[in-house]
Amino acid sequence: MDRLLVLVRHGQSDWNLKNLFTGWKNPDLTEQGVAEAHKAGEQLRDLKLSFDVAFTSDLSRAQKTLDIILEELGQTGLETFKDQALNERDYGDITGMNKDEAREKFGEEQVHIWRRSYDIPPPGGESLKMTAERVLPYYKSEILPRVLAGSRTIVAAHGNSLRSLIMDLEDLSPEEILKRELGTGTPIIYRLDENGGVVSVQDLAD
Ligand SMILES: O=C(O)[C@H](O)COP(=O)(O)O
Repeated sequence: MDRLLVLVRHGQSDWNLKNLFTGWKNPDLTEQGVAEAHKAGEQLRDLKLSFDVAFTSDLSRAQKTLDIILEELGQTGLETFKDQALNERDYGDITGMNKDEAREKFGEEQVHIWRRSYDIPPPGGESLKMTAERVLPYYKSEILPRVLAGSRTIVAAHGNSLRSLIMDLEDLSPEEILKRELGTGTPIIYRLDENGGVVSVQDLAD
C-alpha cells in the first residue's frame, strides 16, 4: 500500500516579501509565490504523483498554494479539509513588525529565540511547542488515519506548523528542528509504514 504524505509550505506571501512577522494574518501570495506554487505542482506531476485527499489551514496563502498545485495536477475539486489547527504559529505582539527592525529593537539573539527556540513564545504568541500542541492532535486524529488507510494525502500549510509536524515525524530533538528551514512552495514527500513511521523522505529543495 502507498502511504503517501506530501507536505508543502505556501509560496512566498506579500508579508514574506516585506519581511514582516505574519503568523495568523492573511496576506496574499506574491507573483513569485504563485510561480512557486505552479512549480511545486509541476514537480509533483513530473513524479507522477496524485492525491485522494488534501488538508490546508484557514489562511489563504496556504489554500491558494494548494489550489494552484491541484490545478497543475488536473485535480481541482479534490476533497479538501481546511482547519485552523494547521495555521502558522501565532506571532502575538510582534505580528506585522519588520524582522530587521525587531532585531534592532530587541536584539538579534532575542529575535532568534522567538523565531527558532522550541518552547519560548514571542510575547502574546505561540512557541513551536504550543504550535505542536494543536497541530499534532489534528494530524493524529484527521490526517494520519487517512494516510494509513491508503489515501494519498497532501498538506499545504506553513513554516512553523509544518516544522512542528516534521519534528514529530522525523523524531527530531528541539536542537535539530531549530536548524530546519522550509523553503516556500517546496514539497517534501514522505512514505510511511503501517504505524505512521517514516520509511522515506524526499525534500524537493535538495
Ligand atoms: O509567520 C511568519 O512570519 C513566517 O511565515 C514564518 O516566520 P519565521 O521565518 O520567523 O519562522
